[in-house]
Amino acid sequence: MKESAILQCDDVTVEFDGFKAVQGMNLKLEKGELRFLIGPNGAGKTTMLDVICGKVKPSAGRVTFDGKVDITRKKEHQIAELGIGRKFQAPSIFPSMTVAENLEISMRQKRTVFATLFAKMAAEERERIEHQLTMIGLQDKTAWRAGGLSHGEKQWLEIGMMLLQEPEILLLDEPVAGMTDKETEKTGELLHQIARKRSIVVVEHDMEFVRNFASKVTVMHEGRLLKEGSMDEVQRDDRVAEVYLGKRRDADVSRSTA
Ligand SMILES: Nc1ncnc2c1ncn2[C@@H]1O[C@H](COP(=O)(O)OP(=O)(O)OP(=O)(O)O)[C@@H](O)[C@H]1O
Repeated sequence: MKESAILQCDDVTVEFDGFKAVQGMNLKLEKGELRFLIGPNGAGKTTMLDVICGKVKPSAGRVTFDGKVDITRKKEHQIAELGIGRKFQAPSIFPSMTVAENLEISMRQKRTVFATLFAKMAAEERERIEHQLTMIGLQDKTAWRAGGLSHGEKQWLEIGMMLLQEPEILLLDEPVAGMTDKETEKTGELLHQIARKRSIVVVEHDMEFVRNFASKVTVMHEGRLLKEGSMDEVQRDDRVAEVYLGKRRDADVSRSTA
């Protein structure tokens, strides 16, 4: 039997002072899926992430989490508690604290009981942090001040912090922007590893990254769904090539359709 979608957006419309940034958008995400959301500037990608995490409320449509919970009108913190984590472009780590301390704080934030803040960490919690450190490749930098990490490492630390909150869905906005090629590659591998257990939506402009790591891609244009499918299918689509022509060089998927 097919499991129900972890996230379903039906006919979502978002208006800003009468301007429709998103118009009747549909998006269905299966459990354990790594989905890339692409499209030219202003297509409505970030607004869709804002809708899913509750930062922006749609004027029409519905967002359903895990097949049963209507999160369309829920508050941001309620949506976060249900298990939808959002990572913004700018890292929100504590730069003067160590890598390990950042992870500890994040794990404790999951708990609502403030009293546990100074409680001794149980062995199981230490294990989880160790596991997370290895997964994000920072096991040799636990005592480093987070502010001293490279740009890529900061992003991984933040992803690790999110994972300790055990989200069902991670929403990432251009995670590889500003990363070196090597860091980008490692991030792609990390996302695949995460998607074994969780679902991820990535808004991305780096088409080489998308080509290398995406299985299913959703293309938005002018607030609407333009095309959905494998990167090959998307690249072969004339309408997709058309909307990208003459837009951003790095996002020019039409290059490989020639
Ligand atoms: N708070 C807002 N108020 C008014 N207009 C907005 C607001 N947020 C976004 N928009 C507009 O909505 C449209 C979609 O924006 P959005 O940021 O979702 O696009 P995007 O696909 O993420 O673009 P980019 O790739 O450039 O980040 C744009 O025309 C943008 O100017």
